[in-house]
Parts: sequence; C-alpha cells; structure tokens
Amino acid sequence: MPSILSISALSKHYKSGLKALDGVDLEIRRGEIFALLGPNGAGKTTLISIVCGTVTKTAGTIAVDGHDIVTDARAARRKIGLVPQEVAVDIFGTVWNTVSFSRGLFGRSPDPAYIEQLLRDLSLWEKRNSKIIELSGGMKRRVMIAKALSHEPDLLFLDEPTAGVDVNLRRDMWALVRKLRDKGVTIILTTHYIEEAEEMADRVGVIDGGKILLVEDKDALMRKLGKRRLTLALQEPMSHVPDELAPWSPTLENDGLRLVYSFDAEADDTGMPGLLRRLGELGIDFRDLDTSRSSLEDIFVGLVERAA
Ligand SMILES: Nc1ncnc2c1ncn2[C@@H]1O[C@H](COP(=O)(O)OP(=O)(O)OP(=O)(O)O)[C@@H](O)[C@H]1O
Repeated sequence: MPSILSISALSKHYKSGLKALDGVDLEIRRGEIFALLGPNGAGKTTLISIVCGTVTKTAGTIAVDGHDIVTDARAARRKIGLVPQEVAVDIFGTVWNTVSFSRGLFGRSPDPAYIEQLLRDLSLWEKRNSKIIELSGGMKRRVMIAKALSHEPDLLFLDEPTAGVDVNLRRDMWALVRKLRDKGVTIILTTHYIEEAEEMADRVGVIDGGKILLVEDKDALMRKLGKRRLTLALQEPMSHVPDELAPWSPTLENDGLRLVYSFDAEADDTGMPGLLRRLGELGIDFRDLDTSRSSLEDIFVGLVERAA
C-alpha cells in the first residue's frame, strides 16, 4: 500500500543560514501511530510546518496521499489535520461554532451529523454550546483535536499532545489517540515524553540536527537495543565490587546496598546464571532480585549522544 506521507530529500535552510532540515527521507504508513522524537531544535516543528504548508521548503518533495504539497497544495492540505501545541482559537466562540467553522475553511460542506459524532467521541457534546474560555485545559485540548478533525483528514499531526498536562489527562489523551487510529486516522506525534512514544507508537523516528538518525518499529527497536538490568538488594552493604565479580562488571548503587548488572537480553548466554552462582559461592546474600528492561529513553539518549 502506498505511504500516506512520502518525504524525499527534504531540506530547509532558514534565512539566518541555519540548516533546520538536511536531506530528510521519511515514509509514513497508512494507519500507524508514528512518534517523531528529537531534542529541542532538532527540526520537528519545521518538518511539520513544511508538510502543513506554513513554512516553505528549500529542497525536496513531499506528497500527502499522492498529492504534491506544492503543485497540488489544496488537495494535500485537506488530507491533513494539525493539532498545535498552543490553544489557537477564538476563546469567546462556542465549541460547536469553532469546530463547524473550521470544517468550512477546508471547503467541506456542512455536516452536522459528523460534527456531532466528533464532539461525542471527544466527550465534548455536553459542552457544545459553551464558550472555549469556560472550558478546562483538558477540554480546550480536545477542542483543538476536534477542530483538526473537523474536515475529516486522513493524517493527524499532534505536536506535543500532552505537554504540561497531568497524568490522568495524559492517559485520556493516549486512549483517545488510539481510538482515532482504530477509526483509520494515521497519527504522527512529536513528543519529549519518551514514555509517550513507548506507550503508543507503532514506529519511532529519531531526528537530531535536521537529520533522521533512525526509523524503526518500536518493539523491534526495544528488542534490538534494549538491555536488561538485574538488580539485587543485598543483605549487607558492599564498599566495593569484589574482584571475583569483575567478569560481569556490575555496579553498586544505593550506598552499596544494590548490585546492578546490565546484560544483553537477546544473547544466548546472558551471564545471569553464572553471576548468581558466583554470588552464592562468595556467600553474598541478597534479599530481593528484580529484572527490568531498559527504557526507550535510555535508547534515545544513547543514540543522540552517539550522533553528537
Ligand atoms: N523562523 C526561523 N528562522 C530561523 N531559524 C529557525 C526558525 N524556526 C526555527 N528555526 C531554527 O531551526 C532549528 C529547528 O527548529 P524546530 O523548531 O524545527 O525544532 P524542534 O525540533 O521543533 O524543537 P522543539 O522541540 O524545541 O520544539 C532550530 O535551531 C531553530 O532555532
């Protein structure tokens, strides 16, 4: 199936001379949730802005569902919904009017039944006659999503969807994004919360310095680069790691009360059984033992550091 978004050799040089994007190639699959991760200034907003037509590119081509964003701009733009970070609407307008009006801006004929369903799906129906200014922060964000979906786009950009929102609202947003995906909307989200990408994304792209460092299936990425950590809570604190344990290069944490061993979860020999045996031989007792997977955050930090 052809990609919903196809970006080829995209570059952007701002007038200041800064290369915000440098030869970006990216294919977004229909129906996926794609998380674009990158540190501040990596080029995420520039990329989204070019696709949405608010910033002009220096070089490269972009097609949205087969429509070139320059030669077939209107058709391309109609396919896209953008939820910006900031609430950018007339705060004295009502929810209903704001969302319906936005649909008209894309040349779509009115469809009250569609708008009603949209507001119901976003738990905004009861508030349809409220002014935006009267809504809570979470509701305002949902209005921004309703507005972005008002013209029935196939591709939705969410720019930092949960920046500054509390844990409960974040979970609600995640559920909502999944529901949208289930309805067939392709979603590209940028986020600083790696946990968010870990939780939601089907695929992950890492961008830094205007270049795509990696695009990979999230699960495969975590399997490939992920390490596991074995943590042992010791009965007695240790002042240093005994020489006998050097082959495993464990580290001490928590004032010597925790012994931590990192290993490759995919390896045939993880080294863990041998380490536990050796500890027994040395009479080192532990109260508890725990293994955990390294997070996408560890992987991300490692990648960006290596690129630097
Ligand atoms: N209008 C502009 N003129 C000149 N430089 C710009 C302009 N907009 C962005 N930049 C620069 O381009 C680079 C990429 O910025 P961009 O906003 O795309 O990054 P970002 O990944 O979205 O960062 P953040 O996570 O902080 O939002 C930065 O160095 C930024 O300072």
